[in-house]
Amino acid sequence: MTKDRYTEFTPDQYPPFPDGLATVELQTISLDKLLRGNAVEQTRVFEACKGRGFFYLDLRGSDIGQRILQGAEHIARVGEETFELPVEEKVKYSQGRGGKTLFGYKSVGATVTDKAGTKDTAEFFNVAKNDMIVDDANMQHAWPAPILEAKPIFRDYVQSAHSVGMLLLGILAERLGVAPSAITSQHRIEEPAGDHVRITRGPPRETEELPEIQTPSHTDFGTITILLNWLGGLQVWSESARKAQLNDGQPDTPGEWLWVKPQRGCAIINLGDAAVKFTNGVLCSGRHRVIPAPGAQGKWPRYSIVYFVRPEDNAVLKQLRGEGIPNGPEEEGLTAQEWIYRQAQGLGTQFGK
Ligand SMILES: O=C(O)CCC(=O)C(=O)O
Ligand SMILES: [Fe+2]
Repeated sequence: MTKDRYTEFTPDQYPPFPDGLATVELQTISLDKLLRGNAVEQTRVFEACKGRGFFYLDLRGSDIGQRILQGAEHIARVGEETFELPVEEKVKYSQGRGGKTLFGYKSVGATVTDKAGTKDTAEFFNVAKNDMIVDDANMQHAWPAPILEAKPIFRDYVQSAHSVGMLLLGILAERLGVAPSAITSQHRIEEPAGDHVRITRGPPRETEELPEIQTPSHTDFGTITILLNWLGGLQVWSESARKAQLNDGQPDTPGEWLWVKPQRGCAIINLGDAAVKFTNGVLCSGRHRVIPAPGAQGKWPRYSIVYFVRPEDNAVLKQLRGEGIPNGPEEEGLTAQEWIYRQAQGLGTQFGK
């Protein structure tokens, strides 16, 4: 059931990102060079991850990069079909079915964005990695028809995005004096984990001045995130997330929100809190949020496709030991499943909505 005409996800029609806005300068790193083992490019990954924890990954020039670029557009079109379903149908797949998971549908307003209780304006479909890579009979959750029909596309996307995640984590591990297997053995693709493909849809901008919050200020919970977006709207906090804790839904250090300009052909990579935990704070998870796209871009609904690489559910979250990681005290550690659930609750996710 693919549509003849897509009216929401139409990247060929989007106007350019406007000039004159305060944008963040991020490094652009070539996936192709990383795949060829280029040491200069590897160093740039390490530096970007110790700094802001965000960089552009140029996907052009490699087969796997091409699969991600095309796959993300395909999945965004699947998203358009899925979000068009009546809300009564969508809520059948709400987050929180089957216990402490974030998989499924998040309706508009299910998250509060500040202490006053202002609700978010974005819808998500969080499509579980594990369900997309097993036979239908072994899936743990039900999925709406457009997603089920596109399962081979999701499977390919999950495999490609996960392998890019492993490539990047392997590079970081080596630079930290840790065996890459110490990280990859906690992110095996076939093991149950919170990994998912998130399809997001934010409504067009309502007013020029006060931005509605599509996704409130947060750091990602997992290890590494591979994000594809086509319209502006993503913003990062100008000051390092190391200091900026949340206070009434806003970072507590002085600074400003800087726009992240989407770059065609590139993914945006950012680290999550599990990467900070594994490295006892050497790597940084950058604080970010999403508001409607600026200027004329704001007339379009905003789609993004996010792949979250997360530790396996049963992995115990503790710092890794290696030359480049300061030794903290021995810790008991929570399982990744419990840890992610607590982080999500702390951010105002109301399960079952
Ligand atoms: O939509 C985007 O550009 C970013 C989304 C995001 O930060 C998230 O879903 O965690
Ligand atoms: Fe995020």
